Amino acid sequence: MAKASACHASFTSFSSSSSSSPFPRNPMAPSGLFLSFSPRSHTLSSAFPSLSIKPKRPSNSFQVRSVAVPAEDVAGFDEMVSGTERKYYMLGGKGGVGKTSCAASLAVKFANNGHHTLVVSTDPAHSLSDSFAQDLTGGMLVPVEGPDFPLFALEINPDKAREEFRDATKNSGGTGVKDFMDSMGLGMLVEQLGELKLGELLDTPPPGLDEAIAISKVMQFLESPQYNMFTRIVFDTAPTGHTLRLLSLPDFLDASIGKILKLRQKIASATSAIKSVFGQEETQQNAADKLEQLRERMVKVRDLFRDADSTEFVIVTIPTVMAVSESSRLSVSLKKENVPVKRLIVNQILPPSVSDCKFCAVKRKDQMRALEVIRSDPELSSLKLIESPLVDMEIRAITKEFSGSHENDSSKKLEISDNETIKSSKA
Ligand SMILES: Nc1ncnc2c1ncn2[C@@H]1O[C@H](COP(=O)(O)OP(=O)(O)OP(=O)(O)O)[C@@H](O)[C@H]1O
Repeated sequence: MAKASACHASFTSFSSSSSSSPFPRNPMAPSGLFLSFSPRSHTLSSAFPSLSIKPKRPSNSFQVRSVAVPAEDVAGFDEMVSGTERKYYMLGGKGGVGKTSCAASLAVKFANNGHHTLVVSTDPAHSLSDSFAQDLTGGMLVPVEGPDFPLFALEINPDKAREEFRDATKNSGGTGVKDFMDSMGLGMLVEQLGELKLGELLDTPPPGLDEAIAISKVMQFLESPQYNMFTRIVFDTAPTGHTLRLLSLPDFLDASIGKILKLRQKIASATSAIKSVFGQEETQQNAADKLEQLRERMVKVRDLFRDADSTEFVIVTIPTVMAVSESSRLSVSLKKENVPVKRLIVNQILPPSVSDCKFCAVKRKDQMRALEVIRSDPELSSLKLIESPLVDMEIRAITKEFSGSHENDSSKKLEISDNETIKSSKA
């Protein structure tokens, strides 16, 4: 039986430099490592008051290394970094394929190629914090140390975003939906309205709503001139199903709001006695406005996903036939929704090896077959492939490097396929 050591892989190394970068590389930057930048201590605009930039913590001995790095030469990374106008990259795909790891890695690439970059995750599991080994929770922009140009990370808890919306629909002392319905003059109809799913919408929102609210919050604060400097925004989106539902939310809300307003009108015109249950006109209007505002925000998010000039949805997958089939279906659905897709990241590809153990040989064959399926898939074959290698340990740990002396803890080490290193600001 072949020994495990025979599987030792020589990981492909990808260069992070790009000739077409729109910005001059900082001449002081020691080949992509440890360039610090001046911390800013702004407070955010009133458009997004709940966000603020966390001041940079003093640097310390931790380094976090960037993860599964795309083969940009294969995938036209030059094209992704070129231009100084703002671009959004939405990374999405099946659960667990490496969306967060790839989003973190892509963000580092952008920052190292001259872009002020923001990477956003709406994953309540806080995988982005794990990827950067840095506490990014708290809804604040956190500077990530290391790249040549400023890179900020933001983790928004979608539950919190949804809570904020629910709070907005509450009157003081009220209880969520019931109160909201009261303010619409429909308190007595809460039960009947069950079929309209408004209660569900607010209390247990459909998958996608919480994420869409979080994305719309990010859009709101990025509209502020204070944040004009961000030219690359990378979103680590929720697994496939949620993304697709997110795109259909405006229609869903249209239907719900339409039905509610129609019902209200019908009752209002029925009798003046019933009319009196509507309460203050102003309150009604407020509640209706809030719902309408929500719909408008969802439309904006959907429009962002569809804007081919500024946005690209990058599908992340792994080389298994099952994952590839799901990616193909995702591609079809995105196309139907007019979401631009040009690239496919195939993550966790076994790196080249001179000799494989039996397990690796079988696995490699399997992966080859999946790659073949991609190449012959009518949907996926037209996309540019970004192949990202499987690394041999969990991508979350830390290489400790003390100035002057290096101490490696292999149980914590983050393996990489590139020289880029992010210095954590973790105390
Ligand atoms: N190229 C790779 N080599 C080895 N491990 C990887 C690679 N890419 C991702 N992983 C590991 O796979 C796991 C899942 O990765 P990640 O959290 O990035 O996936 P995800 O698609 O964002 O997951 P979720 O759908 O749950 O948000 C993590 O433990 C990560 O370290």
